Amino acid sequence: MMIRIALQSKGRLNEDSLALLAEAGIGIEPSKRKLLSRSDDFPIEILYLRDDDIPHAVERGVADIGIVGLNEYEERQCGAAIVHRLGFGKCRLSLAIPKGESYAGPAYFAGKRIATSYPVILRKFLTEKQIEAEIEEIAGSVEIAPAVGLADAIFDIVSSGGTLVSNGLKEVETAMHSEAVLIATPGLAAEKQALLDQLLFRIESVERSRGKKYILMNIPTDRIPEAAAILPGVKSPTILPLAEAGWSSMHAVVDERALWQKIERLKAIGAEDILVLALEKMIL
Ligand SMILES: Nc1ncnc2c1ncn2[C@@H]1O[C@H](COP(=O)(O)OP(=O)(O)OP(=O)(O)O)[C@@H](O)[C@H]1O
Ligand SMILES: O=P(O)(O)OC[C@H]1O[C@H](OP(=O)(O)OP(=O)(O)O)[C@H](O)[C@@H]1O
Ligand SMILES: [Mg+2]
Repeated sequence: MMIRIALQSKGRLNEDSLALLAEAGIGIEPSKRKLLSRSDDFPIEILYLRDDDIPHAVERGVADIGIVGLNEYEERQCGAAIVHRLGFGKCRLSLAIPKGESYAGPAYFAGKRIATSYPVILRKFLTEKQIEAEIEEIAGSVEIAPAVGLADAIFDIVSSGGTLVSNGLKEVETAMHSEAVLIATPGLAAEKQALLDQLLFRIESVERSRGKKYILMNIPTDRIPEAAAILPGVKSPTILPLAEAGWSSMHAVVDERALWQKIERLKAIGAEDILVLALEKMIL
């Protein structure tokens, strides 16, 4: 039994999708890469597709699971189920107009022509705002449409906003926020569902360790209660006796954002020889 995952073959999501699988212990040798590749580490096959084709492939069970942008998933209105948000490929779908135009609200778009590769999501947004506009569907280079007279405005992916600025446009409305999502064929067979659950368990262990560090230090044994209050750990901190009487070694997992502030408090109560290590996975 094997599970098949559809990934974007090239483009924005390809690298991060492969990196996530690698962190979950699923390696694909680049030299052995074909449009359908097997992993040696896990019963999984990788099917490389254009991102546009992934929602439908997963809906029909051509692939059991897939990684795709939420924007693409929504646009295809597909019946695959979202099983996990992955936190990369973050962007938004926005309306933008030439920067010299004055803008007072969505009524601006009434009777205008809007170029986009996302007609379904745009139509839904316009209907909600009760605006009638003309949608000009184009496959790419959307941001150039106003300058060449193809449209009055655009609706497209924005991340840093750099593409809009370099095309003389300004963002005026955001219709949705997107990120990569893991999707699955509804009603997977039990053995495939079990493999998906194993994969999700691994992904969650990787995610849990993000932004966390492993800290160890030597501390006078009589200061352990104070140190434990600073470093509560996952269950509680690990304490080991040192060969030198009156001293202990204390280990704990700490949130990176609080790291320096905690180190200062620990030093103040006598902690010495503090080591901070990277944390790869947290399996609870
Ligand atoms: N600038 C960006 N920043 C972050 N995420 C982005 C950005 N642009 C696109 N994305 C996300 O990555 C997905 C894939 O984008 P990409 O530009 O690679 O698509 P594409 O050109 O349609 O690729 P394909 O050749 O597979 O059809 C988008 O659907 C979106 O979810
Ligand atoms: O706000 P920004 O950070 O400038 O990003 C937005 C741009 O990124 C994407 O295109 P991409 O660069 O992936 O090229 P593509 O049009 O070939 O997909 C998207 O289609 C926008 O054009
Ligand atoms: Mg595409």
